[in-house]
Amino acid sequence: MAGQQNAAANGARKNEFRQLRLDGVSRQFGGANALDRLSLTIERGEFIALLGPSGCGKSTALNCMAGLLPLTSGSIWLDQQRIDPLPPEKRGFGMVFQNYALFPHLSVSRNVGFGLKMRGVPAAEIDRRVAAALDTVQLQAHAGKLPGQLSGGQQQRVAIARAIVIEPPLILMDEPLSNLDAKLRIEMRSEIRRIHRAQGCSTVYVTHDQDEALAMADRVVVMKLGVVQQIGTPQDVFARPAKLDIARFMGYRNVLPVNVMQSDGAGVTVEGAGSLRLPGTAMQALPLGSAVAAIRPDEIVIGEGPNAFAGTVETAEYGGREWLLQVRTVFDELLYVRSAAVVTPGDRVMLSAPPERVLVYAKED
Ligand SMILES: Nc1ncnc2c1ncn2[C@@H]1O[C@H](COP(=O)(O)OP(=O)(O)OP(=O)(O)O)[C@@H](O)[C@H]1O
Repeated sequence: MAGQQNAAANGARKNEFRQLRLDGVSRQFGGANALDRLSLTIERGEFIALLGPSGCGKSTALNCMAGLLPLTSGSIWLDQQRIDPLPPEKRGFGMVFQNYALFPHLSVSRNVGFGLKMRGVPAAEIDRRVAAALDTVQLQAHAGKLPGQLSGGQQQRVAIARAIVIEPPLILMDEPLSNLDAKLRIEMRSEIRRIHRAQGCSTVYVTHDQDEALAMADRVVVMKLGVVQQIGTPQDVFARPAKLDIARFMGYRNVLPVNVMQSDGAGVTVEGAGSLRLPGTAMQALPLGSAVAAIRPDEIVIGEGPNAFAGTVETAEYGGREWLLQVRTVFDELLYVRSAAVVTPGDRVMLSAPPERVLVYAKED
């Protein structure tokens, strides 16, 4: 109890807040907007992923939340308290970076306890909290080792322990897994989710990897050129990208120029090259005429069915559990198609796609 009071007095907040609110947060560099009017409310306990290609402003957004970058305009609120004028240490958020940023000459325990020591937390309290944090990240057995004696994944867990030991209301993570190999990255995803749940705090997680964002987040914020494009659950962003750009980013590899022939609210019929006719779903208000249809390779079905059309397999690339095919349709479109069945170049196949998975967007400028 005394320790908790001490920790609170030294800026280590318990996880007590309802909302973190960003209100029109912008940041410019040399007159150019790296982040343009980001408004976002993060509820306590939420896991938010900031997703987008390199340079879209994800790290800038995170650094503004952390207090590492002053805002050009806008404000940040923790419940009723305006926090954007506060320096990072007064915000009391935990941070985890791509490069771990551990002290190489300090043991795992001392790395984890460093922030508490800086805050003047008594030694016995530090020992107790460091042990609990190492327990959470399952590194108790490595407490006395130096970072150089640990694997990449273990070092990143030390960095996470160091972030959670201060009991922050919010943990900010900037591409924390990008230095790890593919297998470890996938293991660490669930590890970070588990730690997030165990802590009950909120997490903002920056990544350019859509699989990571979809697997980990409660809500995904898709960004491009400093501007939020869509905020939604992983299911929303995956199945209903709000814009063609987002669809491309989410793996809708087949993007076909089409003409909208008929429109009935969300249901549209489009005509592609040759006389390919496809029923689809309008993702935005669409006039009759030029538009674009986006279809994921795994949503094209091989086999006879309504609206099926023929094609010839040009290439078949083995991907472990399935094949990635390039199929030249009778209308001379080249489509990417995933197939669980063995198909070889030269095979003739029938293709179709369910209308709700043929997403139709306005033509790009
Ligand atoms: N210190 C800086 N000085 C000038 N420009 C900057 C600075 N930091 C970022 N930028 C610019 O702001 C834009 C957004 O950068 P930011 O690092 O936020 O993108 P990001 O989405 O995190 O990219 P990455 O995934 O490559 O880290 C980029 O155009 C970048 O060049």
